[in-house]
Amino acid sequence: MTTEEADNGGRPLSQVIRARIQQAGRRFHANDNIADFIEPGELDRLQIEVEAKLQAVLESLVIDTVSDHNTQETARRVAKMYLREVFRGRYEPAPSVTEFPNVERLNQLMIVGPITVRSACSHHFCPIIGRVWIGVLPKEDSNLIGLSKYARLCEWIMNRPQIQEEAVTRLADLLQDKMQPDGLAVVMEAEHFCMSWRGVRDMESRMTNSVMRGAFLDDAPLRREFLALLHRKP
Ligand SMILES: Nc1nc2c(ncn2[C@@H]2O[C@H](COP(=O)(O)OP(=O)(O)OP(=O)(O)O)[C@@H](O)[C@H]2O)c(=O)[nH]1
Repeated sequence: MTTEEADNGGRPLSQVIRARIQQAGRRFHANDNIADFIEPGELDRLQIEVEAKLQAVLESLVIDTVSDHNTQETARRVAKMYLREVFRGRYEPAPSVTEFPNVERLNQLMIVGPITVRSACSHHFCPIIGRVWIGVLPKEDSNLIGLSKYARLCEWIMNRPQIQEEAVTRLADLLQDKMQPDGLAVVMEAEHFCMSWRGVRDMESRMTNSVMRGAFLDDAPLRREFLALLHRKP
């Protein structure tokens, strides 16, 4: 038993966190954020647990991590990459976003993008690299958010294992909640490494999907204007 397990009554820390989530009746799918259930300092300790399990995977892959100087630190690096980098949108709380009142009562189409996004598919943990465009039709009493915050919120949502269809829906839900606009459109176009690096090994295909809410659903000219501006070449 590790010291960590001894401190947790014989259970690994991941099980302690899992029990807290289950007790609260919440989900912990790959694309769910679980930051509310991780106490200060626990992420460092969880990283040590993940490192030990990745070391076991390397051993089962029959990689000599003792003599091979390139893989001696791989378990540590990969654990850090998952928890602190590519999947950190699961473990870190949402970025703080200042909301401003719409004092000028703006109610015209606004588009932000392309925002470069990086995610991973939940099936193979292969990278998904792409671009996102966001269209907002504010209400006169909507909140406005700073421009950089669109990219920060995107990053928080994308840094999780998921499928693209759910990623855009999550992003739309978050923006809807923050801004309460009259209309919201999110379009994502991405390359899936599970299709190019492995599997079918198709190099060219991209997936494009969109979520249209409110005025973007009801108002065809507004939707056309958004899509036309989005496809304009720089
Ligand atoms: N709809 C959707 N599918 C995705 C996404 N990312 C990966 N996939 C696909 O999800 C499937 C993964 O499940 P399986 O079909 O069981 O995987 P597999 O047997 O390894 O399939 P191949 O990739 O065809 O070798 C693959 O077809 C992937 O291309 C995504 O964002 N959205």
